[in-house]
Amino acid sequence: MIVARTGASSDTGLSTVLPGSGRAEAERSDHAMVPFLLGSAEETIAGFGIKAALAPVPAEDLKEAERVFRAAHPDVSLIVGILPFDRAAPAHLYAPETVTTVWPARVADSTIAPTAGAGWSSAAEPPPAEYAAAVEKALSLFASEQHLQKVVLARSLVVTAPTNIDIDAVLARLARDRSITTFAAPLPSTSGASPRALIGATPELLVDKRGAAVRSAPLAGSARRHADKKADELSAAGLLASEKDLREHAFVVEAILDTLSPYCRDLRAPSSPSLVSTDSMWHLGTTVEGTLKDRDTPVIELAAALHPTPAVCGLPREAAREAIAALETVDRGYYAGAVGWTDQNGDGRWMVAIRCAEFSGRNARLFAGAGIVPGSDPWSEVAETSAKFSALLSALGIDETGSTGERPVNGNGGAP
Ligand SMILES: C=C(O[C@@H]1C=C(C(=O)O)C=C[C@H]1O)C(=O)O
Repeated sequence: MIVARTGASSDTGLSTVLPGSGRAEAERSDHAMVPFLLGSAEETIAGFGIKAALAPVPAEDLKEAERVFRAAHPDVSLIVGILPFDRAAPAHLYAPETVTTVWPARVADSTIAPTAGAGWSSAAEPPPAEYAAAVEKALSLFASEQHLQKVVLARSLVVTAPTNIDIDAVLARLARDRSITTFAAPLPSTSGASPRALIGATPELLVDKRGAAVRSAPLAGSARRHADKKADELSAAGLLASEKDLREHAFVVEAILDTLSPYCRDLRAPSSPSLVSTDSMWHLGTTVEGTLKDRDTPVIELAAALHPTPAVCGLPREAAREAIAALETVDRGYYAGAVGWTDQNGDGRWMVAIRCAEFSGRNARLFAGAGIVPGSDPWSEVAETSAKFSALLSALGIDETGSTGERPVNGNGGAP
């Protein structure tokens, strides 16, 4: 049986949102616990403290865990948190003590300086050549395991700063890109260790549900942006015409339609993807929209059903998950998970937790992945993952080698 864990008992939730009241909270210099944040040009939710946490259950039990929690906490409106990549691992969801719908003051300060200075170091884990070798192995799996169609392989970059990294400064710099959703999710702490948080700038909507309206906006298929306008346009045009990227993209849209259709009385998606851009990347994107048969379907049920999509895992899901477990050397943890919120009506928004890093004290582990399908080129995937690191790296004020100088990010990765 699922049992809700309880904490302090002050009132909380969207019903008690006090616009502007986040400022005093945010201006505390105490970062012992990073606030929850999910903020975009469209909507911001920031939560401070933990009033009470849901039972730490895997994705398939989240609907029931939310029901049990709400029965024990009828005063709670807003629940926030993060699901790890692994569906079988426990999610970290909780009701914050206070919630606001404004950017915390320091995060809203776009003039905030980068944290960089001398004395940073970086290490690619695995090194780029090992990642390329893992992509080769994935390509050979397509030949031997006929049913495997796509697998998303990730790599990581561990950066170490001379002093504790200023999380608010990183968030403020990430938020300068108005096309993405800036997020921060405190992670469960291990005793004695520094508090951990997943911080990032995701462009990808897993699911948004308001009343009976449901929407998902998967991305798959990527190309680096360029400062030079002509080169940037060529990069975008190449992506739109790439047979490999269109194939990679179609798997994701199909899986999302398949997952959502039992819940919907109508569901629609354009027949071909559009270009979606962030400051650093071009993507192929498709917006899937539908009307739920039952408007009371909780968004957490939809997020748990969709997660992880073939955009971050592969197809079929279980075979891709096994390939990831065999080929990746670093545990994804909450990277490629789902970060979001839900209210007492079951409405809410969940984003795919990508373009992010796990922060703890002086360290950050950045993650980036790329979809591999038959026809993928291993070193192009190394370059694509390098490009995907760049949003976080520029927010930190460093390049892939850990340098704070003007050196451009090396397309072949940053082994020190
Ligand atoms: C896995 C990541 O990104 C995902 C993979 C993409 C791709 O393979 O083209 C594109 C967008 C995301 O769905 C990542 O950024 O780490």
